[in-house]
Amino acid sequence: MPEQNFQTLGEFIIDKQEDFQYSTGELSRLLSAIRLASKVVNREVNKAGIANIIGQSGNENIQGEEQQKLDVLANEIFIEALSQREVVCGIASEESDDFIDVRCGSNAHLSKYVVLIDPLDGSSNIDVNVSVGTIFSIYRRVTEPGTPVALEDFLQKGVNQAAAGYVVYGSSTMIVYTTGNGVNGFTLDPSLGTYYLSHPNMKFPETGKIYSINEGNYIKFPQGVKNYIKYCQREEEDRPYTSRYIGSLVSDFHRNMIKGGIYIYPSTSQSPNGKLRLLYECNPMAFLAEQAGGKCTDGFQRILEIQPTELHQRVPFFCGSSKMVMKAEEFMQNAAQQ
Ligand SMILES: O=P(O)(O)OC[C@H]1O[C@](O)(COP(=O)(O)O)[C@@H](O)[C@@H]1O
Ligand SMILES: [Mg+2]
Ligand SMILES: [Mg+2]
Repeated sequence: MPEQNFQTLGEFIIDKQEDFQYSTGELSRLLSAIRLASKVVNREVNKAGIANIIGQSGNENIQGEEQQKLDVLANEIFIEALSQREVVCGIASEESDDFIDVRCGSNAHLSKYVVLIDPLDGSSNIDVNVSVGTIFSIYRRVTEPGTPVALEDFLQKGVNQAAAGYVVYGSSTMIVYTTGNGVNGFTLDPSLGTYYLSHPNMKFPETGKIYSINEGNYIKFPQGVKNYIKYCQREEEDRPYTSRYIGSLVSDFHRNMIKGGIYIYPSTSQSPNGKLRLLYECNPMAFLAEQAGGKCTDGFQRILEIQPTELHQRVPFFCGSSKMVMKAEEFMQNAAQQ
């Protein structure tokens, strides 16, 4: 047992049920299913090198990306854990072309929740033993319980999220999530297979000295982003900032939330909407960021206010310490007025 008396994730989930007046325990069971699936994926990630789950699967996902074997495996593990427990009526995944209408016996549709997942985030880092993650976003359905789940249940604005979070499979494995009452982080004790509350009430520092962006794409960036990068690198006031880019959104976000910083995946001349997926990556991270006092926009508009129109749409993403995101927006707006 840990020396200090840390609360377990299971205890925390039950305790927090009281936050919701008419709680039925459904969200708690759903979060517990995610907790279980994360442990299974964690086991696979930890032994990836010796378990023949390194490398490409040979298939391409609907985003046109080569699917890694671990993308496919993590997707299967989460879909199975959620479907078998009748805690959701629908699942949408970055790795699945269409949403899944969950039918387990006859009760499936009675659930009021749909889940959207990025089962394995940071896929390009799997084979090189650099930290990767899982991202999840939970909504109450808008269609009638008992009827088949529909596209509109998934195409909801981020402000409607009931809960969101991520798992980071790094030097330690953590789950970080919010149900709209702040952000809490839990560390897995692998010897017991139990998550403990290690990071209560996480807060984004208002500002920081870290900027995270793939500068290899510099020439393709909008002028506003180029100007902001130059601003970060100038020797003035508390600058230059430090450049840190892991290439796993979850890990870059996690570091910036603890130390203060900004992560940017902007549009480029080739992809006018950038790379990151609104439903599986940007909305859940934006909900967490705002719940932790940070800020998240597409350079102009609040991410959580964007009305989704497609399951796999992408948006430019500026996320992190509020003052740094506001400064980056200033550069975007100034450049847009030129
Ligand atoms: O290699 P790039 O173009 O900088 O992209 C890295 C970004 O793409 C992602 O890997 C996209 O996520 P997936 O791995 O889930 O597709 C982010 O985690 C990361 O921040
Ligand atoms: Mg991702
Ligand atoms: Mg992914």
